[in-house]
Amino acid sequence: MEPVTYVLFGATGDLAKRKIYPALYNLFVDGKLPDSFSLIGLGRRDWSDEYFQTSVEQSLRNFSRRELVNPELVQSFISKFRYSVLDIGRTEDYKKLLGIIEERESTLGLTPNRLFYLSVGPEYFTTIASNIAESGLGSTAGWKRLVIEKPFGHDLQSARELNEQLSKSFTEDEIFRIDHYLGKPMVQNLEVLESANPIIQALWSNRYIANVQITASETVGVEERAGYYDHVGAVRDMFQNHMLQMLMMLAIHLPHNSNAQEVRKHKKQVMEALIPLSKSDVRANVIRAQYAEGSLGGNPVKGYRAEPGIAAASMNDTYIAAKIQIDDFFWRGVPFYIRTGKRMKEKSTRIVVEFKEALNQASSVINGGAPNLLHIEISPNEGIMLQLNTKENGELKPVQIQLHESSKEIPEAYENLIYDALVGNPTFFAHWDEVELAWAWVQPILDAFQDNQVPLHSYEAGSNGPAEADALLAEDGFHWWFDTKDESKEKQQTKRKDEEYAY
Ligand SMILES: NC(=O)C1=CN([C@@H]2O[C@H](COP(=O)(O)OP(=O)(O)OC[C@H]3O[C@@H](n4cnc5c(N)ncnc54)[C@H](OP(=O)(O)O)[C@@H]3O)[C@@H](O)[C@H]2O)C=CC1
Ligand SMILES: O=C1O[C@H](COP(=O)(O)O)[C@@H](O)[C@H](O)[C@H]1O
Repeated sequence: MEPVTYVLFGATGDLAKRKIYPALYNLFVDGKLPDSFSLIGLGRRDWSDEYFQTSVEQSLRNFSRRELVNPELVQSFISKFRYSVLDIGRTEDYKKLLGIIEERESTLGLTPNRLFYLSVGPEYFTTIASNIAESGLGSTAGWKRLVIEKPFGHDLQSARELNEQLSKSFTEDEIFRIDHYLGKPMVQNLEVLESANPIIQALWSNRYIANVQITASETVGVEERAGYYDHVGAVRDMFQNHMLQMLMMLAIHLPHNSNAQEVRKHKKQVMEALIPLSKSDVRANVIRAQYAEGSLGGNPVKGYRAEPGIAAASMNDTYIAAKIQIDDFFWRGVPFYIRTGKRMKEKSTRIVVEFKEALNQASSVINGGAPNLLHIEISPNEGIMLQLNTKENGELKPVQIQLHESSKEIPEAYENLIYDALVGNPTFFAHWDEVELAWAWVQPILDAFQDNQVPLHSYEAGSNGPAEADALLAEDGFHWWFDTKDESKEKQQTKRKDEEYAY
């Protein structure tokens, strides 16, 4: 692996502590960091190298998935870390930084490859990028890369402006936009699930698939992020990025052993084939909602508007469900139902592919059969299950066959992504084309929400979301699969669906 200097803006912040240092440590232990590796942490706080190293060690103790059993290993890891005070708006700090980096590169004999990782608020991205260019930090004889965190813009126009500004200092090939869902091992698996499995490939189209459901439900509420979240809502926080990325990853049809360019090309084609919603279509295809008070795990939970820092009359969405159609050869006529929400009954990110009924569907349903399902559990648990029908005591009975279970040692999304950024593999980073197309598709939804053209429904904290999201599927004769519900309701749902299939 090529030598690299990892220049970390926001080294004193929360993301660095909780995700970046533990991910780097795990890569180090797994032998996946270059032998010649140096990290320079940056922030306004007046920290020494020693204090910084101690704080990194502490973050490993608090957040690493590995126990720190070998003090020499930890020491060897943190010895690669240095700290420098830098105020993002002060140009002289970048000159000083250039001196420090050049000195480290020369002392360690490093090829001057520089990875600039912006773990800071998005309002700083353009200032940092232009200061990197102007100070000479970006004029290196080695390669340079810019890694940025979401959010990438607030709407289509601001995203375009941000991209235009960044592209004055970095080329598209040098920009690595993190969407941490793309780092989840199961999301990365979606790419090969279809292309490397002829059985699935044969079934992967509108001929056999009735609908696809993508869910990311969270039990957490707004937490301490009121200032951010009350301005973005579920539509910008999760839907525009993570949810649409999962849709792309599921819907692409790739040649076997595709490279990064092909993956990105096919993802873009999926986005181009999404049937656009006009502002007036939004009401019929999108459900927005906000959590009201309720209970989770037996404990009472506040409603969204009673959370600290949230406006008492906030119209912000904490839940969104949408019906999306892809107008291409493979998916024409297959509805994709996508939903995400906070303060739901359980933490689960999953995809369920529901297959069409067999030709003799009436008899299979009357005898107790159920649709075949491919259930991909993405996180926090991992698994792939296939639901088939078997016969028991003369009656059909759905059984779930476990095809893949989580291994204990799953690398964190950030480990996968940081490693890919270090080796320059862009496959699982969001290309600008995808980001722009995603904003363009979402923009009418933002406009309709803004103008209150879509009702803001309510759902009880600790529930599976608003009844209107169930109705969105029921209109097409479907229901959400694998929601944890009380049994009587689950039975009713199965009955209703069976009746529909039996005509
Ligand atoms: N935390 C998380 O789990 C996630 C965060 N993100 C994104 O990552 C980014 C960072 O988030 P997070 O770590 O939580 O934020 P924090 O507020 O915890 O940290 C912000 C960092 O930015 C630095 N900073 C702020 N202003 C300046 C300045 N003027 N000059 C130099 N440094 C500055 C701070 O350093 P100092 O105070 O020392 O100046 C600090 O290190 C954001 O874009 C966020 O949206 C994305 C996904 C998850
Ligand atoms: O990006 C974000 O993701 C988290 C959910 O991530 P997960 O890996 O735990 O599923 C979400 O809580 C947060 O609001 C959002 O900004």
